[in-house]
Amino acid sequence: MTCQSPIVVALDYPTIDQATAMAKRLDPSLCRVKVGKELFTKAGPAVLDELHALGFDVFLDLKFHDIPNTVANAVSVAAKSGVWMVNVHASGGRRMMEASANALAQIQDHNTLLIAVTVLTSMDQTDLVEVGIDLSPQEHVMRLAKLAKSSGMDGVVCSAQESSMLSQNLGSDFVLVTPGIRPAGSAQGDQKRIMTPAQAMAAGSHYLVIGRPITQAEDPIQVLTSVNQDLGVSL
Ligand SMILES: O=C(O)c1cc(=O)[nH]c(=O)n1[C@@H]1O[C@H](COP(=O)(O)O)[C@@H](O)[C@H]1O
Repeated sequence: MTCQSPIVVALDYPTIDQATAMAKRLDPSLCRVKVGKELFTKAGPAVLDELHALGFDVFLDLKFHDIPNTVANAVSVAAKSGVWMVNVHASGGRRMMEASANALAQIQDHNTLLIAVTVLTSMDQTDLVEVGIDLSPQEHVMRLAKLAKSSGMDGVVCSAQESSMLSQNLGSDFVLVTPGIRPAGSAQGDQKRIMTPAQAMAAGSHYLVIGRPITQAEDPIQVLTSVNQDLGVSL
């Protein structure tokens, strides 16, 4: 069954047991899930198998950034493990992204989405200046997203604050995956460029990555259900 919800819950846990315990409190018809660096480094591919067995589409968020051959091979292995989405850093450049897209194209019947990270949602103008980029976050996101599209990516990870700009300039079918989502009243934490779920969808986001506001809630399924309801997702 295809999940109708745009929500992707970030399972940022240090062990497979904690991650699967949270997944069992969720519901694959109400959300997809994301496995990131902490969990994958500890648990390895077994966690993907467990989450697939529970019925979830899995976003493998390892943000690959290396030479083209290395990243293309890593993306290929990820797709063969059956993940729904995998990502690379757009700042790895055109040749890295093209090699990754070509590697995916060689896998028969794959339907893994290949997404490029633009500017992390934890970064603002000051952070960019420190790494030598004299553009606003919006300008740098635009530049990287155009590069990602012309390098064969299915979409980008960006802040929802950039979604309407990207949707207008790159077309509404270029997939926009937006973390830094904060339902009204939840803590901002280390995120800097944030939006509420409803604002993000109105701006043109396709998928909303939400971690702590759901996973650290007393009743995660209640928060998930209520965000879905606010967004008008038929449950
Ligand atoms: O690629 C990502 O998923 C990602 C990109 C980005 O720019 N910002 C960002 O927060 N993320 C991830 O999205 C999740 C956000 O989690 P919360 O801040 O707890 O909602 C974390 O797992 C991050 O690793």
